[in-house]
Amino acid sequence: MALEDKKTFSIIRLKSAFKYAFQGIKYASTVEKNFKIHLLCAVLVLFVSAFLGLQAVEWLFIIISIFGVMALELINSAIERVVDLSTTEIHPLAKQAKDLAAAAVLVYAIMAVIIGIIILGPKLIQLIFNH
Ligand SMILES: Nc1ncnc2c1ncn2[C@@H]1O[C@H](COP(=O)(O)OP(=O)(O)OP(=O)(O)O)[C@@H](O)[C@H]1O
Repeated sequence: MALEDKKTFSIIRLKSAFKYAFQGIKYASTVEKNFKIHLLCAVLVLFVSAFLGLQAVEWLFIIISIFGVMALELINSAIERVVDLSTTEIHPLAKQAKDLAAAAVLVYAIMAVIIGIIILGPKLIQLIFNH
């Protein structure tokens, strides 16, 4: 294969990869209840953060928290589907796989809430009590 063909080929593959990834996001944001809740919380936190005015490092923590929770939620949904595809039977390993994936989201979400409280908490308290 010529270099030009290889380049075109990889650009097409990259485009397809993006297309499928966006299909996944579209699917999750229309079908997955938990992902919709995370999305709503993310928008809310972004609005509150913008309103309160954060420093660059604070924005970094907020953005890492938001995108981390959503990425883990997407992986959790993918694992749920793979498990359901692998067995329709009740199986302890199926339960462990789903519960462990859900636990990963929970652990990260707890961290995100703690970060939110540390960064937004004092600013919100100041806003409420200085008025
Ligand atoms: N094949 C299975 N064998 C054993 N336990 C399972 C199986 N499928 C699901 N479970 C368990 O049943 C409970 C509910 O699982 P379910 O697949 O409905 O997901 P969920 O946690 O309700 O998530 P969601 O509502 O996001 O789909 C979980 O504790 C899960 O581990």
